[in-house]
Amino acid sequence: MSSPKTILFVEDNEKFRRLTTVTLEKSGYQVIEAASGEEAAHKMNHEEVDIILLDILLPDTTGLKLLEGWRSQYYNIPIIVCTAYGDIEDAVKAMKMGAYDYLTKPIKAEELKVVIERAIEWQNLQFENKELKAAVKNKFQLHGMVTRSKSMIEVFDLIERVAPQDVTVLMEGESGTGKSRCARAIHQESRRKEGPFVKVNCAAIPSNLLESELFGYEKGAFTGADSSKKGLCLTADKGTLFLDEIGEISIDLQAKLLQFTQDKTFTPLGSSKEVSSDVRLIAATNRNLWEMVQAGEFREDLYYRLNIIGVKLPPLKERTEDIPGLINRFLSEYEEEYQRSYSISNQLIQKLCKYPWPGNIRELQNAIARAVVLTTDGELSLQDFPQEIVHYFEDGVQEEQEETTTIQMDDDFSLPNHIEQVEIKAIEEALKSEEGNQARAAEKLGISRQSLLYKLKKYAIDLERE
Ligand SMILES: Nc1ncnc2c1ncn2[C@@H]1O[C@H](COP(=O)(O)OP(=O)(O)OP(=O)(O)O)[C@@H](O)[C@H]1O
Repeated sequence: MSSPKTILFVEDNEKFRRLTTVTLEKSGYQVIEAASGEEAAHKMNHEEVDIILLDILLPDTTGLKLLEGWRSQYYNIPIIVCTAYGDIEDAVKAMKMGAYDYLTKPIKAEELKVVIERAIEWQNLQFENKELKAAVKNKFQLHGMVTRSKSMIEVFDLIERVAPQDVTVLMEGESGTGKSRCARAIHQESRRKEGPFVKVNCAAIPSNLLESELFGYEKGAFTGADSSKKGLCLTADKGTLFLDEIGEISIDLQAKLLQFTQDKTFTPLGSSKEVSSDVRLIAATNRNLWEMVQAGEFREDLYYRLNIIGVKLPPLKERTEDIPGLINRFLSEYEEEYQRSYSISNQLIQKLCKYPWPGNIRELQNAIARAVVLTTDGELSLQDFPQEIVHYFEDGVQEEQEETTTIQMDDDFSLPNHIEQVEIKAIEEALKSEEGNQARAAEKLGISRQSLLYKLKKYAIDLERE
């Protein structure tokens, strides 16, 4: 049986929301409720949602505004809009903006179920279509970046969709997963491609200097300011400003940046004049920015401003199908650079796919760079790779891991039971190591909190520890 679909229900009328939620849950759906636009935006960033049921009138925004932002980012998610009785104008607007369908209040349970079922069918067709299209168009490349993994094809797709619009993008991913490269691809795919692409590594510049680097200063603004200097925000005028490691900026600077994200204006140090600059902002972080917001280390308003479109880059170990293509890509780049040919056996490629690559694509690229220099005959061998990789295989770490996963298939062995046991064990361990915190345990397990809750219920795992 396929897993239950999750519906985000954005509705501020609590009574109606609760009643509808119960009806939907009885029909086998999981429902995530949100009573405001802000709550909905937060849930969309933190949960896996299949369908959105969206009320038009919300206390802090309108459903149409949310629809506008979500349409390009979550184009695979059908959005069903709920309008007030007689408000056909909003329904028409919503449909024009790309809503999947609309329902007029009061909504009948049967009607709602039919529309949702149709939306699911539509979504399934979209997925099939997309896979077909990807196969036909060989959409595994974007500005020199290669991929074979479903997750990265989705990322490339999202980049192509959002690039032409001027919206702010927040890239999240471990170091070396390709955030800078994707930011550049967004710039190159945008109307601003003839303009400058300015990258600022916020972690590399001391925080007291970062403000003057970004916003510039007037002569005499501080000791040593012998002449005025134009900041990088202005250098990026008519282009893209890429703020890497955004999680490292100080709270003071966050306030100034917030103003810049709102109206693209700023005041250089020592000046009383506001300056404006026409830039598209892209930010990146290898930290969990939302956790930083919770801990009071990052402004929530700035987080929402930056995260209009969120792009999450998975670590390389979660997309090992990308490794062979990347190795070949890097080898041909070095062949061109050194005017020499290189080869690598399939066996070694398969081995390298089993290495966890904590430094992600950058580590893989550096490892190949080293191997092509050290190889004597052009045929890469494991010994040409960095020590930690050689040791990983020679010390039998990998073999040991394989041994511990040997399965005892005794008489009453059954695969479904075995899978359940493994799942229960993993959930219990994750909950234990995260001291019962479900959100963190879900993150550790690589599933949404909603699916964790579902599994806890399914396996009746003790929740006392919370
Ligand atoms: N899909 C890809 N195909 C080919 N090369 C890639 C791909 N993704 C990333 N790279 C290369 O991997 C290296 C690391 O990528 P990048 O610098 O974009 O990572 P990052 O996430 O920005 O890292 P950091 O957080 O440390 O700044 C770069 O040399 C980049 O060109």
